[in-house]
Amino acid sequence: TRSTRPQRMLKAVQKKATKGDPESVISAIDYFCKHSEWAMNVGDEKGSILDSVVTEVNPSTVLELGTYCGYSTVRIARLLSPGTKFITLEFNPANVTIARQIIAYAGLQDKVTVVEGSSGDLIPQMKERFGITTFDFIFLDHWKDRYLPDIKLFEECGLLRKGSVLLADNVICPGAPEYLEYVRNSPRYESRYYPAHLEYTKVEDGLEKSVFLE
Ligand SMILES: O=C(c1ccccc1)c1ccc(O)c(O)c1[N+](=O)[O-]
Ligand SMILES: [Mg+2]
Repeated sequence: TRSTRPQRMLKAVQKKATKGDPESVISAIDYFCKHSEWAMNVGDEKGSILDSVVTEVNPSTVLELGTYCGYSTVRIARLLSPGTKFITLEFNPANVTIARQIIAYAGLQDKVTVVEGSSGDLIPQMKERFGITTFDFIFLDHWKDRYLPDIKLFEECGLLRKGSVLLADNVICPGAPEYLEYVRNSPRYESRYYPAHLEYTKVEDGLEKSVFLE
């Protein structure tokens, strides 16, 4: 039967990238998406903004919502200090299988834990299952209608501390209007928009960075 796009992306990584070299894995995926098949990775333009925010925050605890094939997981993991606790959540089991192989190909399997399940179910389990008190950095890149309920869940579960940074992908395209309205109008967050484009296209998109104030 026909292969899936994530399977073809993994093949492209295994063919083009160097085992243990995260930069070559990132480049191989970007090449595949620019020249073969578009895929919903954060991409190189928004990925560079992600890199700069991760570097600035230098987090000790990281959560990613929406692993997909592991592209942003590799981007983040390659920048983290030793001993950082990094968890990424993915709903689709087929994506989990591909992501774990791409992350391992980059040599970053010891830096991150890929957990299968829905964010709504798993966020309340972070403390008990993974020994997390609060997250220093959260990257939101899963279903766009989950951004708002999940940020409220972070607050309810006491997973944010003064200075926690949330970075949300796709706030323009496909868009997360309710989330934007919330973080931009809530007195509990300081929000800033980073304009860019939908990965591998000229369509307007961007990242919203929100700092939790208390
Ligand atoms: O929702 C889509 C989508 C919708 C329709 C068709 C393809 C993708 C999407 C598009 C770009 C993204 O960066 C992204 O993270 C997503 N996503 O699914 O989380
Ligand atoms: Mg995205």
